[in-house]
Amino acid sequence: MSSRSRPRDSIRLTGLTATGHHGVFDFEKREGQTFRVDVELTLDFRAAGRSDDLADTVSYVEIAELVQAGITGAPFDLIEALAEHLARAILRRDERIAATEVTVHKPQAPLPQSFQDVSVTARRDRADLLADPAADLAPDLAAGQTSGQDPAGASGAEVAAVLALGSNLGESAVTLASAVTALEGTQRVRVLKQSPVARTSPVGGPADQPDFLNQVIEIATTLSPQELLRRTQAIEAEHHRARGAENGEIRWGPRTLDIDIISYGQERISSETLQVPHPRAAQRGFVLVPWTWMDPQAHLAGRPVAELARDTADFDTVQPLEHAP
Ligand SMILES: Nc1ncnc2c1ncn2[C@@H]1O[C@H](COP(=O)(O)OP(=O)(O)OP(=O)(O)O)[C@@H](O)[C@H]1O
Ligand SMILES: Nc1nc2c(c(=O)[nH]1)N=C(CO)CN2
Repeated sequence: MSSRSRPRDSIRLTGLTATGHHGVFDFEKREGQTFRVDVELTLDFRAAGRSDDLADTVSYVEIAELVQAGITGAPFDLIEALAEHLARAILRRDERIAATEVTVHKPQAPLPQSFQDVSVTARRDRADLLADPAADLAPDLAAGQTSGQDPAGASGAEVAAVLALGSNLGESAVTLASAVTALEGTQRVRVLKQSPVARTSPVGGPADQPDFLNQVIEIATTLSPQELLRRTQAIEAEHHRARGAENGEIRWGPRTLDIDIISYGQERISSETLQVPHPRAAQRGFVLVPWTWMDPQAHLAGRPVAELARDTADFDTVQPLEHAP
């Protein structure tokens, strides 16, 4: 019967607004502007209608988070590409979503004429996902700038990744805990281990900045490296991380939240937006010491992390938070 085979219900989320850096021009990437997204999900929510149970439908909260992460994440040149990315990410999020319509509005597009809005709409269903899997790649991966494959994206298998978190502005302990909670709440991410929080002296950047709190976590994820970077950058943005000199960011200066991808399985990635293993991790006591607390046997690019940690210049400054003066 057609009512069984063709979902006819919909969930609509309209007017989700955030600042993104998408655009063809350099100044658009640098300065950012407002993007607004409307989403319609086509699905069958008869079960939820009867049970009144969230587990029987798709939570619009998750869809909103995903859209926000897409808007604030790594920039695309075209709003078509952002719409495509969002539509595919939505379909991948939950297989009960049969189809989706995503409209991306760019009301501040750089046009000399007076105008109200410019928008594009992507209408995608599950058949589109299967037909063109390469389109799932994020901007720089699609451009073929990585040295490696996209292992999770390709096989769906979980990959273990190590993330390093740092904060020295605001309520840093609360921020780190909140960032870990955000990762725990991320679909396709499982937080496996957390190091104790360390107090560390700043390495690089202005000499007069406050001490950092640092933490290392291990996750298992089926997100691709670029998807993981988008998610970690969205979490940074949610915690008011300023990006870019025009927003007052100083290289290696004070920040509310920094999340670095230290390793992603055994992958070696060298793209414009992502280098893995993180190129400076092996010299950073503030990363390696908490990592050894969490996992004394850990290795980074074939070398024991405990050994690397002892050779770092900031080794002695790294103290467990509860024992710090
Ligand atoms: N492994 C990685 N993890 C996180 N960001 C990365 C990584 N490799 C490259 N990047 C890129 O680095 C850019 C700058 O990141 P960020 O501002 O966090 O650097 P930083 O923390 O100031 O310095 P550092 O990279 O030395 O820790 C990001 O926009 C991101 O695209
Ligand atoms: N102690 C410490 N120093 C830093 C840190 C950090 O997290 N902790 N992050 C930096 C850039 O990401 C630069 N310097």
